[in-house]
Amino acid sequence: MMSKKKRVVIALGGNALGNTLPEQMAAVKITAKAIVDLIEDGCEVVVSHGNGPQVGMINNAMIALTHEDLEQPNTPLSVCVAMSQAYIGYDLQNALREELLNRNITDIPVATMITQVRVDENDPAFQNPSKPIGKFVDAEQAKMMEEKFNYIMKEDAGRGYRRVVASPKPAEIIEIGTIRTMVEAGNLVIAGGGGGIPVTRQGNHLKGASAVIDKDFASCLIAKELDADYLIILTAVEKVALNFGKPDEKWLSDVSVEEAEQYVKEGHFAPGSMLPKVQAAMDFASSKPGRTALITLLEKSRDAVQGKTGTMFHA
Ligand SMILES: Nc1ncnc2c1ncn2[C@@H]1O[C@H](COP(=O)(O)OP(=O)(O)O)[C@@H](O)[C@H]1O
Ligand SMILES: NC(=O)OP(=O)(O)O
Repeated sequence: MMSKKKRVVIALGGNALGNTLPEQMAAVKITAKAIVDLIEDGCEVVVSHGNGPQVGMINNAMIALTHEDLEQPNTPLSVCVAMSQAYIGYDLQNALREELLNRNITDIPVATMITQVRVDENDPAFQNPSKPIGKFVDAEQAKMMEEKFNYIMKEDAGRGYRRVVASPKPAEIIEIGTIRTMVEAGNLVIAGGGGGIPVTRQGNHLKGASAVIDKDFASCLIAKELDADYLIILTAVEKVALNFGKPDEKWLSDVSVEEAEQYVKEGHFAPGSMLPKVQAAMDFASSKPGRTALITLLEKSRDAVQGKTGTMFHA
């Protein structure tokens, strides 16, 4: 008898996509191989991804356009997120399709779902921009961007300065019913890109919000709504560490939600980078018995599902 397929939601981090158009084109080919490895191992995969560098790039381009052509009104951040979903989805969709065909898998269509995510208009995050987007710049460039564009710039974990925007928590995946139907029909679905297009509900109307939702939180909500077995958050480290980057650094293989809570309190995970991943992993692992969250490197996702590496979070 065939065993039931494991349903896996993968959240792709920045290194799975690169920072520029050529980088992304090259990166998605490697990303597609890792995803199709999981499909070959019998997993049913749903892909979500970040958009920090891309939405920053798109937003800058749209601002430049407005400066050049005064009849072109400013492009809301929500529309920039929608553009990033389409641009990233296009590259990912093509790379996945090609990789499936290269392995003679012809019965899994790939589709990108433009996904809106409802946020609460009173979310305090609107008053406290915290989500880094766009490129890293030095202190001098950061000052210039604050003055010229009114951006809020923040130092990001020793890696330079980045613009920060509001990042409210995802409350509802608007297109979840369609995503579920597509997944259950056997499609490989890319959904919730860039954390989803942030919207608030005004009666029947969904109004775009000026924000970028954290893709780890949005992926967690998608994984819960789809009753996934695994949430796999792929990033630039093989495991999560205690005392990260310090002489007494300790890599974690297996943590309970209770232990992770303690480590969060002790401040082991950087806000804006590892903290949301750990919080999303804890949320998913504690949401229902049997759910497992993993944080690892893209290239290690197959090994991580087999329990050989990564940091595993369990109830
Ligand atoms: N405790 C920690 N353990 C491991 N990595 C950490 C930790 N704290 C911060 N980091 C950093 O967080 C990074 C992942 O965050 P980020 O680059 O923002 O993610 P994304 O892959 O989603 O773009 C890691 O590559 C690492 O440099
Ligand atoms: N939207 C989002 O979380 O993007 P990053 O993962 O690139 O930060």
